[in-house]
Parts: sequence; C-alpha cells; structure tokens
Amino acid sequence: MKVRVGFGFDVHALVSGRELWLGGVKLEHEKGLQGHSDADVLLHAVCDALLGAANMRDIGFHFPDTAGEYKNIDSKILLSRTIELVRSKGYELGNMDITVCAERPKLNPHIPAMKKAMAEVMKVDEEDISIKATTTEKLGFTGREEGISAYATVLITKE
Ligand SMILES: Nc1ccn([C@@H]2O[C@H](COP(=O)(O)O)[C@@H](O)[C@H]2O)c(=O)n1
Ligand SMILES: C[C@@]1(CO)OP(=O)(O)OP(=O)(O)OC[C@H]1O
Repeated sequence: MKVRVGFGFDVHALVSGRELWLGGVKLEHEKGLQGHSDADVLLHAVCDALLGAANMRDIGFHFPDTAGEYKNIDSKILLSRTIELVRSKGYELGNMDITVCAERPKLNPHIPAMKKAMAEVMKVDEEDISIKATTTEKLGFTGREEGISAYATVLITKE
C-alpha cells in the first residue's frame, strides 16, 4: 500500500459584516472571516493538505481568487472538488487531524456538526476526521481576535 502525508495551513481575517463559516458550518458570532470565498479557513487548510499529499499544488492554483466563479463560494464545494482531484490519482483518505486557533467563539460544541458536514461532503467516515480547537492564550493576531488560523494534516492511501 502507498501512503502519503500532506500538511495545510491557512489564515483569514475576522471582520464585521461577514458570516462565520468553519468546517462547513455557519456559527453565530459578531464577526466573520474575510475572503474571496466564504473564507472557511478550516476547509481551506484541509484542501491544501489533501492537495499537498497528492502533490497537486494548492487551493489557489485550482480555485484562483481572481475568478468570479469562486466569489463567495461555499468552501464545501471546493472541498468536494479537491477530494475528487485526489481520487483521480487513485488515492483515498486515510485520516485527517485539524487544529483551529481561535480565541472565540468556543468551537467544541460545534465540532460534531463540522465532522458530520465534512464527512458527507468527502463521502468518508466521520471517525477519520479529527478536529481540535485551541486559543493562543490571547497572544498574536488570533489572540487579539483579528483572525483565525487552521492547520491540517492528512494521510492518503492507494492499494
Ligand atoms: N475557540 C476555542 C478554543 C478552545 N476551545 C477548547 O478549550 C480548550 C482550552 O483551550 P486553551 O487554548 O486554553 O488550551 C481547548 O483544548 C478546546 O477544547 C474551544 O472549544 N474553542
Ligand atoms: C478559496 C479562494 C478562492 O475563492 O479564495 P479565498 O476565500 O480568499 O481563500 P484563500 O485561503 O486565500 O485561498 C484560495 C482562494 O483561491
């Protein structure tokens, strides 16, 4: 069996007047993430990790932020297209482990819904998706609530 690892990282700024989408789920919060798409930073880190594992460049290469077709797009669509790119090379998801850095909102109550949404989009087992949250103890841009960052590690496998 061939096994490959991939890593993804993304940051988006928190601003007023935008919805907050994380892990494919809309959260109630006074600010949202700025971006060309819905700015779901968690899903973007996962897309980059999947593409990196398959050696298929990155999210901006496949879905450029200069293209009108991606303006305000639901990042679940980008995730669905990304996993299909990975499958086109004969790979299947092994597992993924994600960490989101956010001072607020509290993410723990929403993690089961995020895992469910992502598992449905990727057509994988929820058990193969791990999502964790941490603050940065009020330090740095995440600590000042200027933005949210996400890190993702994935394994993909081929028989
Ligand atoms: N946005 C967040 C941040 C953290 N959590 C949960 O709280 C725990 C403690 O966070 P620390 O940054 O103080 O270590 C963390 O392990 C998460 O379980 C959260 O739900 N949402
Ligand atoms: C997703 C894309 C495309 O809409 O736009 P953004 O929402 O700005 O997100 P980013 O993480 O900068 O990644 C790549 C972009 O091409």
